[in-house]
Amino acid sequence: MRGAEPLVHCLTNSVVRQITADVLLAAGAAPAMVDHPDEAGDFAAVASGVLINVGNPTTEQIEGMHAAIASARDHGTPWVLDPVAVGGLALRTGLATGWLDHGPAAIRANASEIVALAGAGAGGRGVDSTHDVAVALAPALSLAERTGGIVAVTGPQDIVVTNSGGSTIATWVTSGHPLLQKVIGTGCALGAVTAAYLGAARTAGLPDHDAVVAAHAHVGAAGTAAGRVAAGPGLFAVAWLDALYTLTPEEIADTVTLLDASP
Ligand SMILES: Nc1ncnc2c1ncn2[C@@H]1O[C@H](COP(=O)(O)OP(=O)(O)O)[C@@H](O)[C@H]1O
Ligand SMILES: Cc1ncsc1CCOP(=O)(O)O
Ligand SMILES: [Mg+2]
Repeated sequence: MRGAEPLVHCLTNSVVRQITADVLLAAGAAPAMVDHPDEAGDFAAVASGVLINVGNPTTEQIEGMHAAIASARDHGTPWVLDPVAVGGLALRTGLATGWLDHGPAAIRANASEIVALAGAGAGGRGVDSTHDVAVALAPALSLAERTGGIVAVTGPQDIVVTNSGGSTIATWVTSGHPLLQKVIGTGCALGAVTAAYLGAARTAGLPDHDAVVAAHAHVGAAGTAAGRVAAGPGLFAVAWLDALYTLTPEEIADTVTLLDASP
């Protein structure tokens, strides 16, 4: 990923733009926020990956999202859906549900968002999950089957699933630190890192599933490393960024536990 330095087009919420750009840079990617409807399609055509995050949408940004998704499909750019707080709010729930038929390469969300997006229950509490990750496994498999893309559910442990073309893969990723929940935008930034890894993997001819696992491992391992040196959210955020930048692939592999739970 660092070698490819993928260009990541982010249409994301107003709360997390700064941390998303910082995280992409630290992880080895190049961020660009391009929301305007008259520009978003052109940019998605040349980007390595696109992030669509519905965390705080404006009317104009939604038009940009439609344009970016259409262009990403036309140009084969992998795009990632982050259905922030879907379930509790009708506008974003309708948007995200409609986009399931537009070929997201990956969906990245917490357990409550996956449950709600799959129509298997209500959402969480605001932007936070109130469901266990394991509860979201069946909804994630159903979303993966419907979209043909990868679905990743985050929490104390993450699960990444593929369920298309007769192939079902489920990978548990154990890493991270509870302080990741005390810094805003860690999940949103992970969605952008997922788009970055997908872009890099497509260039290298590597599987999308492995790209999504690698994104979660990189972000999670950096969280584990930051938790070793930080007592609270402020220093943790800084240490997490530094670890995203400094961790080697070997250190990430040594920090993260992967478990193949494919049926
Ligand atoms: N209790 C926890 N322990 C360790 N890592 C966690 C914990 N909760 C969340 N994470 C990690 O924090 C990151 C953001 O996930 P999450 O908080 O579930 O997303 P969101 O912000 O979208 O709700 C992920 O890398 C996830 O693995
Ligand atoms: C607080 C908040 N409100 C709308 S979007 C957002 C950020 C959510 O960030 P994350 O899902 O990464 O915790
Ligand atoms: Mg969060």
